[in-house]
Amino acid sequence: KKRGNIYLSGAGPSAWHEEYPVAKGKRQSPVDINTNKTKFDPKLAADPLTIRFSDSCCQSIVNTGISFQVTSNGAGCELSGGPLDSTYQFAQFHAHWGAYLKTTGSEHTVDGVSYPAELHLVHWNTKYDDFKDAVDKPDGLAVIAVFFKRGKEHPGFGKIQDLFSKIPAKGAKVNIDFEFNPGLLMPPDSENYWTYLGSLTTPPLYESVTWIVMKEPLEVSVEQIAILRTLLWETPNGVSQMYNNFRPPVPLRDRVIRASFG
Ligand SMILES: NS(=O)(=O)c1ccc(C(=O)NCc2cccc(O)c2)cc1
Ligand SMILES: [Zn+2]
Repeated sequence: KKRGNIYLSGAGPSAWHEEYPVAKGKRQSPVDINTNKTKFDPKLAADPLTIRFSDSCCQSIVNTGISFQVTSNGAGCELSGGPLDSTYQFAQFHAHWGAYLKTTGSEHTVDGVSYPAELHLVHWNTKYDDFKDAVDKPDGLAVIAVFFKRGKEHPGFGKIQDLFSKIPAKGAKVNIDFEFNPGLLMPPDSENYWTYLGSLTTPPLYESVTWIVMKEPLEVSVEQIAILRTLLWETPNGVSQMYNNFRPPVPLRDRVIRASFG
């Protein structure tokens, strides 16, 4: 059996704890954001999140076997302020999405409601030497999550999707030889966000992520949501379209999700 597909081999996410006991840990992700239980923190508004991206930081795109991943050298792309006590450098972005005609697909949910897809912009704490050193530290990573909703087309994201046909299989990688500023993928309003301490949402599920979940979704067209599923992955029954590459929400446990807005 192809064990390669972590979502489709065995019982999927509900079985991850067998190999990764931390899956049942105290600060796992994703979670449901119950907006009646979030807490406005004026400190987050007092020290605004500073998100800097550049035109020249995206170098290549790879099929990781569970998503696409646009990899960056981080040049000029840094995150600080808000909940963060140091500067984090941009490493990569990828996404998670659902199936045809389904509403599920995002990893985080808001009052129990899923979005059709969720983008993750991954940053690592520059107090550590590099990403690999930061990835398993409690303050090692900061990930910006942006929900996708169906609406008008997003030409910028379309430029990335135009490359999907060049990365048909796990491990396939092509250079990005045009300028692409990941800032294009931020929603119009990126001041309003929720933040909490969590984890990687795929094995090894390290509890190393400060999550910054944008309240406002980004609009992409219904066709663009469908194009996500033209990426391919290995399944126990052979190569097929990639979809449902999301972990469902896990218990919040003893955590409070803070809001940057009242
Ligand atoms: N979906 S997520 O944003 O939580 C996420 C971000 C990054 C990663 C990741 O980098 N995985 C590969 C990895 C894991 C451990 C050590 C490494 O050097 C790389 C996984 C999940
Ligand atoms: Zn992710």
